[in-house]
Parts: sequence; C-alpha cells; structure tokens
Amino acid sequence: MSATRSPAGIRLENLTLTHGRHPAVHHVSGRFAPGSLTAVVGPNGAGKTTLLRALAGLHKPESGRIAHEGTARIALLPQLAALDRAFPIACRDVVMQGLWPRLGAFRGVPQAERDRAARALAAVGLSGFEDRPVGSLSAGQTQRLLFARLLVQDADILLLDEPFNAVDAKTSADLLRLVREWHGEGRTVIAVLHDLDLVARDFPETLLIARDAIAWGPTGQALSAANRLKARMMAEAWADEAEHCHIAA
Ligand SMILES: Nc1ncnc2c1ncn2[C@@H]1O[C@H](COP(=O)(O)OP(=O)(O)OP(=O)(O)O)[C@@H](O)[C@H]1O
Repeated sequence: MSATRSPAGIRLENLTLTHGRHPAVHHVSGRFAPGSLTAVVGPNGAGKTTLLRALAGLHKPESGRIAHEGTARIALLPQLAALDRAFPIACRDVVMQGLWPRLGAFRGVPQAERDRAARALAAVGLSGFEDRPVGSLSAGQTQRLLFARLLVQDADILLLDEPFNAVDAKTSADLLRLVREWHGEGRTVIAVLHDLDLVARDFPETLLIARDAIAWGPTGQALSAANRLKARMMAEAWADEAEHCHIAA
C-alpha cells in the first residue's frame, strides 16, 4: 500500500438507519477522525453491521447524514459468512475483485496488477494459493484471503466487520498486525468486534452502540462497566417490532 494519505474522516449527523420499519441505528451523531482506529462494539442486533454497510455506501440513511471529510477510497471487509465459498472461484480472482472499482470487472488485468495481487497474497501468508478454489480454504485462510483483497484496494478508510471471527490466535495476530500497519500509515480503520479484551488492548477509540450510541470516545471510558450495562439494557429495551423512534417499555 502507498505511504502518503490524504486525511479521511467521517461524520455522522443524527444518523438513523432502518430495515423496513425497524430502527437498526438510531439518531447517532459523532465523528471518526482522520487516521483514527475505532472499534464498534455492542450486543447482537445492535446495528453494527448495518452501520458499517451504510458507511460503505451500501445502505441508505432513513434520516440524518453521513458526511465524508476529504475524498476517500473506502473498502469493506464483510463478515466471513457473507462470502459464498461454494462458488467456484480461484483465490487470485477473489483478490482481483478488489481491483474492479479501478480497472472494471471485464477488462484485462495488467501484469503490474497481477503482481500486486500476488504480493497481497504473500503479505497475508497465502503465497502459492493463487489457483486454489476458495472453497478449499479453511476459515482462517479465507479471512486471510479477504484481507488480501482489502490490501489491493489501497483504501483510505477500512471498514472491517468482525475481522478476527472464527480464526485462530496465530491468524488473528497476523491480521491484527496488518490492521496496526494500516493505522500507522494514517488510514482510518473502523472495526466491528466482540472481543472486548482485544478492543481494550489494541483499539484507542470505541463506539459502543445499542441502536443508540451509548458511548463514543477513548476506549477506557467508552467501555466502562456503567456503559456496558446500559448497552445491554438498551438492547433489551428495543423490541424488533418497535416503531421508529420509540423504545418499547
Ligand atoms: N436485511 C435485513 N432485513 C431486516 N432486518 C434486518 C436486516 N439486517 C439486519 N436487520 C435487523 O437490524 C438490526 C441490526 O442488525 P445488525 O446486523 O446491523 O446488527 P449487529 O450489531 O451487526 O449484530 P451481530 O452482532 O449479531 O452481528 C437487527 O434487529 C436485525 O434483525
């Protein structure tokens, strides 16, 4: 990835996201500062994936706004389960998908870009996997592959949805090293995570969400016992059939 970065932050202005009539993210305001490394945590169903998809431009706000500070290339690492591993596609071609926004899906790929894909596979420890069908990979190898696809996108803002889910300690450490490198290069990294120990150790900023933003700021403060309890209670207070803007009793 290239070393020089233009500052790329994102502001949420009273952002509400819904699925049908269900609120998934509710009147959230705040800022992912340029170059920040933020964990998004919260109970199941708290709206974390929906928020990430909205930041990637894949989910339209019901109300409020997502304001980008600066011109940024954004890349999303979806949850591992979102990848169709039964589809017969080789690892090289999965990595190449990361080049589509720049090269188009159906154009020939220049040798330089093929080399870049090979380097990305090597960087995640998958040298020699170019022709392997994706369905033959273990969960950890598949997550490495998705990181290689992210690498070739050379994005200013990286959105990671449970990047260390279903991977062992070695893979997790290797991928975390990449995340730290991206942060060190001035990229803005936003990751949905469930492992609070990892968050406390490696993520300086945290957004604790339970549809509403419970806390957003330095991780030590955001993850206080009081805030975590509040997040649990808020998650229980939101019924799935709740009307937009109403908390069920
Ligand atoms: N496509 C969809 N259609 C209808 N409702 C949805 C859809 N996707 C998510 N939801 C609902 O929106 C709410 C938030 O879901 P989301 O996946 O964003 O939560 P999450 O915090 O990422 O959860 P988890 O930690 O379990 O992955 C949930 O109530 C969920 O059922």
